[in-house]
Amino acid sequence: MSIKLDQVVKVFGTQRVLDDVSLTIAEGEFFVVLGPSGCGKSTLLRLISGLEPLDGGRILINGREVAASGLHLAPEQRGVGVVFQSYALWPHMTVAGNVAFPLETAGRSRSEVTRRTEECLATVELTRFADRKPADLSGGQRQRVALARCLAQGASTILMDEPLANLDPHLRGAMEEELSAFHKASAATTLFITHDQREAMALADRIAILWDGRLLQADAPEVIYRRPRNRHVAGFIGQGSIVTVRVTAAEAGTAHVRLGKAGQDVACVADTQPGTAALLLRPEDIEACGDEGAQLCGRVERSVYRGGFHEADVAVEGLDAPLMVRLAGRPAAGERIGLRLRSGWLLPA
Ligand SMILES: Nc1ncnc2c1ncn2[C@@H]1O[C@H](COP(=O)(O)OP(=O)(O)OP(=O)(O)O)[C@@H](O)[C@H]1O
Repeated sequence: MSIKLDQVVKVFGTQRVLDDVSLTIAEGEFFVVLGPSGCGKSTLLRLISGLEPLDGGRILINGREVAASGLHLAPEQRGVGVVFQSYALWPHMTVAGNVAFPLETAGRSRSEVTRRTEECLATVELTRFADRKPADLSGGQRQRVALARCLAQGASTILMDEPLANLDPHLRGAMEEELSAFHKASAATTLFITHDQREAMALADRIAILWDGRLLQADAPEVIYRRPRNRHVAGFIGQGSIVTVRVTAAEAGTAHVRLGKAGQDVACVADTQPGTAALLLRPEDIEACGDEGAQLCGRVERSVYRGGFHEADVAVEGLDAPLMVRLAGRPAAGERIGLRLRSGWLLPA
């Protein structure tokens, strides 16, 4: 089922927690909403699921209005499954009972309920906890029960609020793969909320960046990373440096810029004009080299070992911010380094 938000507004007290949010999630899409703590992610999910009324705009699920001025369909009338950060398990039921519950209420045969419950528990590696109560599980295990219940439900639209937040890293990776596989197999429209960009990149067909109640950009992960729409998105996703440059010419998505002593062609939006602009350089846009062939030279201000490479901030004369550069060997503090640029992205004005 598709989900459409049309100029959605949510107000708590005097705070506009969601401010004019419009987006469309296509049927079968894995759509991730990413943003810092408090930006409104959970509220967005609660509005879609029907747990919270909206204050403006409208929400459509599969073309049917489920929330609008004077209209608020109850959660059970919206046909969406929800996996919460807080699990929402039945405390009096066993793990297996929780997973079986949606199947039983859907009137499945006993043998099918048993089979499907076992499959879903195996998927989340909880088979041996089937007879425990939720209270006797760790937070991460409870989360996996909630996921298994959602898998069992077979909902065609699933909303997930940080479902992997409390898991160990190794289980997290495994659950990401499970989720991807489940998504491919079920083709369920999935709205997934997280503040973890690595997780968003790994799972999403498209990522929406929510910032202070506003939707800044919704695009494929590669586009969000390579062509962020503004500084907030550029700084929130991935790593890199933003420096002020002078655009001397621009045509058909390529701009020639001057930064310090260097000239470089970089990618830009079509209507870029000559003048001052902000250039995003990801670490892979910059190569360290000897003095010969260097476009820029700088001195290492700071470096950190990141496993496999050293990440250095290199101060370059004429630039208003240091460049983040990845180096194979550990640089000495103050070491002089030559740099070559490969490309960059001019942030839209
Ligand atoms: N019931 C409520 N009453 C008043 N304010 C609320 C309520 N629920 C949320 N808020 C406020 O709305 C803002 C957005 O909250 P929300 O839970 O949607 O953020 P979030 O992006 O999911 O954050 P986190 O990643 O920390 O879970 C926050 O400032 C929060 O304090």
